Amino acid sequence: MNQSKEQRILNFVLQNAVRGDPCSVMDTIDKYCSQKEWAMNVGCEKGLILDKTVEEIKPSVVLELGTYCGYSAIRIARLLKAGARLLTVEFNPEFAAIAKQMIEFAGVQDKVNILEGPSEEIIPQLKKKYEVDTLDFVFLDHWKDRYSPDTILLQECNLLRKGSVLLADNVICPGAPEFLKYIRNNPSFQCTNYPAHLEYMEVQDAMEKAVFLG
Ligand SMILES: O=C(NC/C=C/[C@H]1OC[C@H](O)[C@@H]1O)c1cc([N+](=O)[O-])cc(O)c1O
Ligand SMILES: [Mg+2]
Repeated sequence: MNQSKEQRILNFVLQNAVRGDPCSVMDTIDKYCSQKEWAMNVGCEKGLILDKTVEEIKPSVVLELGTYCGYSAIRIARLLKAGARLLTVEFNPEFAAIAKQMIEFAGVQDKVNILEGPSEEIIPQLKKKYEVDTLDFVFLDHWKDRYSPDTILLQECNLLRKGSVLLADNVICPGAPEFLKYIRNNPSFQCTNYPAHLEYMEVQDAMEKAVFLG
C-alpha cells in the first residue's frame, strides 16, 4: 500500500533533520512542503506570528486544535518555559501517529500531550481528565467550521480566563467567516488581524488574535 503524504514528510524529516533539534525539524518540513509536496502546516511566515504570540504570553497551559503532522506543536513547545505544557487535539488517528513520531524526533515530547479525538468531545474533558484549570493560549488550526462552536464550548466549560489569548489560522484562506463574524461582534473579545500568506503559496491569508476580556 503506497505511503501517505504525511508519512513521506515524516520520512524526509527522519532522514534529513537533526534529532532533538526543533528548528531543524521545522526547517526540514518547510523545505519538503515548499519544494516537493504542499501540506497544511502553518509554515514559517505565519509561524513567526505564532512565535511572537507565544513569546509575548509566556503561557503555562496551551491548547492546540488540529495537530496534523505536529509542525505547530513543535513550534510552540520549543518556546515553552520549564513546566509549561501543550495539549494538542487531533481527530485523525493517522495524523496523530505521524505527529507523535515528529514531536519525539524533535525532542519536545515532554512538553506535549497529543489528545486523539474530536475537539467537541475532548474540550469538555480538559478540566477533569487532563487537570486543566484555565487555558493561557489556544491555537485554532483544525476544521474551519469548528472554530466558532469550539470557542463557545471553551467558554461554556469555563476554560478561558481574563486575558486568555486565542490565535486562529486561515481566517482568509480557506477562511473562517462564521468565526470572524462571531468573535469580532462579541464584546468579550478584543480582536487583532495579522495579514499573511497561505503557507508555501503566494495567496493571501491572515491570522486573527482574540483576547478574552472575561
Ligand atoms: O483544513 C485545514 N486545516 C484543517 C485541519 C484539520 C485537521 O484537524 C482535524 C482533522 O483531523 C485534520 O487533521 C487547512 C487547510 C488549508 N488549505 O489551504 O486548504 C490550509 C491550512 O493552514 C489549514 O489548516
Ligand atoms: Mg492552518
